[in-house]
Order: sequence, then structure tokens, then C-alpha cells
Amino acid sequence: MIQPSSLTRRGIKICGLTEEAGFDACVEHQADWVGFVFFDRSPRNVAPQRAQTLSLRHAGGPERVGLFVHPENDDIARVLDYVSLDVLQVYASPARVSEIQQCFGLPVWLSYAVTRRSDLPEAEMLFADRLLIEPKPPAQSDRPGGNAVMLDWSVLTGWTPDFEWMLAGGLTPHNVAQAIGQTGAPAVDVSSGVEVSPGQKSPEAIKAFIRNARYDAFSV
Ligand SMILES: O=C(O)c1ccccc1NCC(=O)[C@H](O)[C@H](O)COP(=O)(O)O
Repeated sequence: MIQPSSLTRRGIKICGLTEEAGFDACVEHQADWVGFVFFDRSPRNVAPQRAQTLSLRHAGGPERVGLFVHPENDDIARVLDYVSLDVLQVYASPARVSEIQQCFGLPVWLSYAVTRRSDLPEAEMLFADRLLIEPKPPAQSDRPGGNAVMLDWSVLTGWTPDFEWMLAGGLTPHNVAQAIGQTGAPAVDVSSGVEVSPGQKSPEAIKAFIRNARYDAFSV
């Protein structure tokens, strides 16, 4: 029998927490990261005070990731006044990523939209602490992520960058193992795929997603 210690443990982020039940499920099932969305056009938008209330339910547990869309430094500072964040995830230009890193001294992850293989970033483009590789949003969407749209995973087949990255977009408990098998993603991110309605997470789906994503299917 293969011992868990011999397996590669995949990183798992559950994004867009707004409610106690979802947050508690992430803690119970040992997600690595939970995401709070600070973007007022998102159904998962939370006020900083609300994120603080959720975050303080448990000491320790998943790292807290704050998600911002083209933020000014003041936007981030206002959130940090209330809730302690471990990571800042941004939709922003490369120049802004560096500025935010310097200003806050926190790891900054960059959401990076990909459609074709030629869109994939080169190592020398790596200025962020991690890239979230996700599909471009549908034309009619008013938000850049959290759209339940799947990337064409074949675009990532054989891509083995030597920097930290994570796969996002349209993942669910049912397709995440296949997505990992096809892309080799070392970490995965989900929002819509573990919800019963936009913004309302399903504790059962969070449990199933983490179970199906944690280790390679052939290893367990
Ligand atoms: O989730 C949102 O509503 C959102 C709004 C604005 C910018 C980003 C947003 N989510 C980003 C994420 O990290 C999602 O987890 C990622 O895009 C995957 O989303 P989904 O396809 O819904 O799993």
C-alpha cells in the first residue's frame, strides 16, 4: 500500500467564501488556501469586516487570500485594516504586481488569462509569486474570473514551468482529477464548481473537491 507521505500533495484553493458553512468546510477538509473576493461586481464580494468575521472563526487553517481586481494600494490597505491576509491575488499589470509586492511585503499572485498555447507565460515573465492560469472571461461577463468557464486543458499538456502556478476555471469535484491528469497542475482553484448558487458554497462539494484533487487518482 502506498503511504500518503510518499505521494505528492496537491495545493487546493477554495475561492469566494462568503458564509460560515463553506469556510468551516475548508478548514475541516484542510484546504491550503481560502479566497475572499473584494470586488463589488462579484456575487462573492465580501466586505472587509465580513471577511474578518469569517477568518476569525478559526485560528490557523488555510492561508487567507484576498482577491482584488486592478486595485489601488489604498483599496488593499483598507481591507488589511480589518482582516489579516497571507496572500494578495490580483488582476493587474506586471508593473503593479511589483509595486504591490513592495508596498505590502506579502506574496502576490497574478491571475493570468490563457486561451492558446502561445498565451502561456515564459519563465522570464515571472514577476509574481504564483500565476493562476485561467481562461479568458466570456464577452458578456462583467468580472474577469469566477465564471465557471473551463480552459482547454490540452493547451497545458506537457507544459512544465519551473515557477509556481495553479489551474483555475470551471473545475468541479467531477472533473478536477481529469484536469490534473491532463495538465499536471501542482495546485488547483475552484469557486463556482463547489457552489449551490453564486456565492453560496456547498460543504459537501468542497469535501468532494478536496478529496478528488488532493492526490493523483492512480496513487490512492
Ligand atoms: O469569483 C469571482 O466572482 C471573481 C470575481 C472577480 C474576479 C475574480 C473572481 N474569481 C477568481 C477566482 O479565483 C476563481 O476561483 C477562478 O476564477 C475560478 O472560478 P470558477 O471558474 O468559478 O471556479
